[in-house]
Amino acid sequence: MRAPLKIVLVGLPGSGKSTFGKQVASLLNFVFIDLDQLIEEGTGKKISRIFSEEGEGKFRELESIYLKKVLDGLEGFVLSTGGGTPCFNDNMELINEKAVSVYLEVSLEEILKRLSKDKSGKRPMFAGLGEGEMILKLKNLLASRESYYLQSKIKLSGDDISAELLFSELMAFFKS
Ligand SMILES: Nc1ncnc2c1ncn2[C@@H]1O[C@H](COP(=O)(O)OP(=O)(O)OP(=O)(O)O)[C@@H](O)[C@H]1O
Ligand SMILES: O=C(O)C1=C[C@@H](O)[C@@H](O)[C@H](O)C1
Ligand SMILES: [Mg+2]
Repeated sequence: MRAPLKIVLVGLPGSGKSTFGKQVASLLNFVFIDLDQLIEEGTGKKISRIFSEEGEGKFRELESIYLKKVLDGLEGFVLSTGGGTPCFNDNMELINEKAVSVYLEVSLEEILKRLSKDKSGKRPMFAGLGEGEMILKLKNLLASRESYYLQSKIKLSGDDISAELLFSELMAFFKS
């Protein structure tokens, strides 16, 4: 049996949800789930294709359906959400009802550095943008999304967030 814990990571694209999520899941011997990947596997379509062929509304519908499936599933997982997940439908309320939400608050300068280096091409939202446009896009995203991210039960801040920091915050959270 896995530990009775469901951990959900939220934050801006590039804040490190997937990288950090994999590390934490491996240390806790939890299952790691990436919501974007789950949607792609479940629908057989790339997210960029869902956006271009069916629109963002359809993607947000699918995102909520897959999120509910994960949250209602077995405990003992770390879920990395999409950057927009907490901000649509009642997703953030649902996450907080069923799991321990963790916001990765990383500076925009650090995110910019990471995204500029990341050549995976998996972020159509930033494709083709120069540095100035990218920082503006990140600022706008933060302005519209931060109020959702801040509803998280735990906030981890910094440009080098460690699993140890999460463990100590989890202990404090469960003691309180
Ligand atoms: N602590 C870190 N220090 C330096 N680079 C990092 C760190 N964490 C992640 N990265 C790098 O930053 C990039 C973005 O990380 P990652 O894909 O984990 O972010 P994400 O929040 O899952 O993004 P998305 O929301 O777009 O899926 C990757 O290239 C990753 O290798
Ligand atoms: O920030 C966003 O709105 C998105 C982030 C990605 O993870 C995907 O979920 C999708 O491309 C939308
Ligand atoms: Mg990711």
